[in-house]
Formats: sequence, structure tokens, C-alpha cells
Amino acid sequence: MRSVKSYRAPQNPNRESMPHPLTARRSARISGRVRVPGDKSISHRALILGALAIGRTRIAGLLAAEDVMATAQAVDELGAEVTQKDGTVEVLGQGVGGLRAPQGPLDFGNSGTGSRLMLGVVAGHDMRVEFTGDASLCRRPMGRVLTPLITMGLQVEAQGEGGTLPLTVRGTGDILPIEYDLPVPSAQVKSAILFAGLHAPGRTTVIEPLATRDHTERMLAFFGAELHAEDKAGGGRAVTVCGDAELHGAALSVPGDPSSAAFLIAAALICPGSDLVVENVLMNPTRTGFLDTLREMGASIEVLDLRDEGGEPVGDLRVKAGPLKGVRVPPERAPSMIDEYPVLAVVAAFAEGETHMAGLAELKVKESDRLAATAAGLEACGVAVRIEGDDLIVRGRGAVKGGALVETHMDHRIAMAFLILGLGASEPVTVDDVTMIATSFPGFAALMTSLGAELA
Ligand SMILES: O=C(O)C1=C[C@@H](OP(=O)(O)O)[C@@H](O)[C@H](O)C1
Ligand SMILES: C=C(OP(=O)(O)O)C(=O)O
Repeated sequence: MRSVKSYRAPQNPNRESMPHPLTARRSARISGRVRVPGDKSISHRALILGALAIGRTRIAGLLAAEDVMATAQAVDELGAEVTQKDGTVEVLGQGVGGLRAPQGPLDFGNSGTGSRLMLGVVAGHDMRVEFTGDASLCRRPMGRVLTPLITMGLQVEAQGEGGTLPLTVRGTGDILPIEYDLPVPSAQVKSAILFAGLHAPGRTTVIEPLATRDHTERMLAFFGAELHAEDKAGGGRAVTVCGDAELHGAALSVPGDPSSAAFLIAAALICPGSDLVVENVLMNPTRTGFLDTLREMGASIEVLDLRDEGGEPVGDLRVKAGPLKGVRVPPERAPSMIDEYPVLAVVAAFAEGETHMAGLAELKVKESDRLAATAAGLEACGVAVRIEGDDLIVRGRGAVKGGALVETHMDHRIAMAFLILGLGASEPVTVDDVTMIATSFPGFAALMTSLGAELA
């Protein structure tokens, strides 16, 4: 058994000064039968809940990407030892409230999810912790998670300008339960509050305006917490966790990440003659907005063998290339496909007619301003695109010119989306840097190449 530190995904210390460009060329067909790496959201939560449980948690299929390895490292430094053996990762849980102060700062790299979820965990422990991350993470808003956690008892001792990382916080053993209306639909904020609520006496309730991914709720119940969820009028939900909780170590298997599968699906749709099966993809309804939208566009996507695995629906997806038409994507669908908009915009460029994606304000505060980066990349590739307020409107003409160098702004999803565009475009497309792809999808280029993609 080895500590997770010894197998941490290699990080490039010169990342910001050594960009690694990659070029995508028009590809004949994308075909085969493959799996994508484990779901990132479930992987973070499995490590965190494993640390808060009593006893050992065994995780099969954990995503071995930089974002998740940062969470594994943080959990390990907080005293819940993380080891791996034969592809299974094991966390030695310390029980709710049982973690200890780390020796140094916790570095979450590029990961919004890891840092925000762990702020909720630290809030319930009597300890002082410094949170830091890379240049992108240090620009992202933390006030959305700090505001409710401060109400519960967290103290912020130092912070970057405007409430950003690096942050020094002091948690408390006397955290208070709250009822909180989320001002933005964010699963990260909801989860941070529920994790803090595990330590509080009484019931902590989060009311969300639109239902966001519910992995925290499913996994809390799976680990033995008492939890209630109630649907609200207009698509919202109220989720309550009972505090002073006792969680028990569990064995779980992480399904394939639908946000990673999205790139393969998009490639198969736009490269003529493609016929692709992506196996073992998470089909949780709070994550399937991308598939729903593609079907409305006319895509041929079949779900084979829909099954339940460890409390989450999973299926194999068969995708075939074919003509697509533009559609209107309503704002209330955004939480169920928030990370898929850049690649949906790419697919929309190959469709016939206008695709209007409404209500994308949250895209502006991701690893980059994805609304601006997506529009700029499409424009550089000769696609008619415009931003109206928080909406992105793409006029598809059935074909895309390409022939551009696209700026990724150090954002993994922008890099992958525009490599996919290059596979279907008439002229090659180069993205300026693919280093960041390792934060969510290790082995992306090799997997795509094995399916017929021309990447070099
Ligand atoms: O909770 C999660 O695991 C995530 C929630 C989403 O962020 P928000 O909560 O900010 O919408 C998403 O963009 C991110 O990749 C993962
Ligand atoms: C937004 C993302 O992740 P995070 O917020 O965890 O950095 C993402 O993976 O697209």
C-alpha cells in the first residue's frame, strides 16, 4: 500500500511558462467501444465522506486527475490516510469532527469543487487552515460559500481581494445549523453547507432555486446520514441534513463522468460515419441536460442497459453521426449541463440554424470566463456567434471552417471543446495549451486518437 502522495498525478511546475499546444485535424470517423474516467463530482465527495466516516472506505474507479488528487492530498493532510492498492483507493475515516489541523496550507490547484467542499468540512472542526490554489482558482468567487459558513460560525482570518483564495479560516467545534436560500444554483455551495451541517446540533436546510447535481445527498444517505429532500414549485428543492451525524465507511464504485463523455459524444456527432459506444456513463437526471439537448437537436443517442450502480443510474451510450438542427436551451436546464456548454456550442456550430443557450451567468466564474472564451474561439474558427447579456447564440451552417489558433485561457474544458471542433472543421485547429486537461480528463488525447481522432 502506498500513500496517495506517491502516486499523485504529475504536475508541471512550469505550467504557466511552458504551454503545450495541440492541433486537431478533420477526422474520418470516431468509432469504437470505450470508457471514460470516473466522475469528478462523485470522486471528490467519496474522498471527503470517506474521511468523515468511521472506518475504511474503499473507492473503485476514482478519477485519477489533478483536481481529485488535490482533494485526496488535502484529506490525507487532515489526518484521514489515503492509500491505493490494485486500482482501489482507501480512505481511513476519522469520524465527523475527527480531522486534525494540517501541517501546512491545503493546495487545491485548479479545483473549485475541492476547495469549496473542504471549506464546509473545515468549518465544523476547531482548527485554523490555509486554503490556496493556482492563479485561476485564486480569481474565483469564494464569498458564495463563505457567507453561509460565516453565519454558521466559520471565521475568516485572511483572504485575497474580494474574498478569494488564498484564505485563512478558523473552524469551530460549536458550529450552528442554518436554513439557507442559495442565491445561485450551485451544487458546490449546497454541498459545503450540508458538510458543515453534519457537525451542527439540529437540522441544516439548503433551499435551491433550481435543482443542482444531487451526489452529495445520495452519498450522505449511502454513508448513513439522516437526510430529507423535498421538491419545490418551479424546479427548486429543499435539502435537510440532521447534525451530530455518524457516518460509516462504505465501498463504492465511481461511474464514468458524463461531462468527460460529452467530448466523445460531440466528436461522434460531428464526424461523418461515426458509430461510438461509451460504456458505464453516469445517467443521474441532474446531469443529463446535455443529452436531452442533443436529442432535441436530432442526435441519435441510444441508452443501452440502464442500470443502478451504488445508488446512481448508469448506462452505455451509443452515438451515431447525423444531421443536427439548432434549438433553444432554456435557462433552467443550465445546472444539469453547466460544464458542457462550451462543447454544446461547438456542436451547435455544426448544426443547421440558430442555437440559443440562455441563462449562462455562471459560466463567467469557472476556470475562465467560459462565455467569452467560447464565443472568441468560435469566432476565430469562422462561426457566427454572439453574446446577449448572459445568453450565447450560435448560428450553425452545417459546416465549420476552423483554421485558427484558439486561446484556452488555461481552461481544460475550452481546450477539449476546441480540439473536438478541429476534428470536424475543414481546416486544422490548434489550441494554445493542453496542459490543463489533466485536471479533469487524464489521457484525453490518447483516448480520442484510439477512436480515430487526428490529434498531433
Ligand atoms: O459540485 C460539483 O461537483 C460541481 C458543481 C458545478 O459547479 P457549481 O456548483 O459552481 O455550479 C460544476 O461546474 C463543477 O464542475 C462540479
Ligand atoms: C467548473 C469545473 O470544475 P471546478 O469548479 O471544480 O473547478 C469544471 O470541471 O468544469
